[in-house]
Amino acid sequence: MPRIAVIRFPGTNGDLDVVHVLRNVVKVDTELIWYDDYKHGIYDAVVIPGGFSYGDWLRAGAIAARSRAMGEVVMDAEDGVPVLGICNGFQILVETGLLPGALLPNDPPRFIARWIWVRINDVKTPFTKLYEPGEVISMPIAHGEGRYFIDSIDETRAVFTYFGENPNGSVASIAGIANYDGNVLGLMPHPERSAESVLVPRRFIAGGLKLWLSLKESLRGGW
Ligand SMILES: NC(=O)CC[C@H](N)C(=O)O
Repeated sequence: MPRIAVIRFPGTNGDLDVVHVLRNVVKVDTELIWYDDYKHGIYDAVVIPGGFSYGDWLRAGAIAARSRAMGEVVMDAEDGVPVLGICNGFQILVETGLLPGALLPNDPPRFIARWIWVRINDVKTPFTKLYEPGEVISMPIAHGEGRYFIDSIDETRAVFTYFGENPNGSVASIAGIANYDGNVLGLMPHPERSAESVLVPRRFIAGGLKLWLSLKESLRGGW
């Protein structure tokens, strides 16, 4: 039976939402793990949820990225294990160097919390295989440091781009990226808060559900 690890750092706040979706919505065996207990080589996928690890001191994700736990996650990633970072988890993956670029304070410089639309540009990842190429979905965002920056967009796989408006000034409207192999993915929007229609405001759709279903299916084979 495949098992997914959800890692909790001091200040993580999206962990229980992710655990709920994995256990109760898509029904995968899921373990919530305190960061200092995390070991590589055990799990079939790893999720680093959103929040404010270490209070976003220095830069969001900078301190968590230097933990022993992230060294373990790097080893999993190098072994091809799917690794997903959501919001603060994306910031941690970028600070760790598993994903290229940087996440800067939003432009305009405010915390934004609302529903937005994103386009799926790349369905060759374990997290997007069930979407149609070019599909446009909605998810909520809630961040202060979500402006994706990279010198050249040729260096990145822009799996998700904001559609219709670019809420935080990201380069090329990038909302989420994958590594070259596709097994490491980070995104600013929250797929765990858009996986059940009961949580979705009128005019929007539960766009995150297929991400979790894709991940579940990828645990049993390729993508
Ligand atoms: N929801 C979150 O994960 C918040 C992300 C991050 N700490 C920020 O404000 O940018």
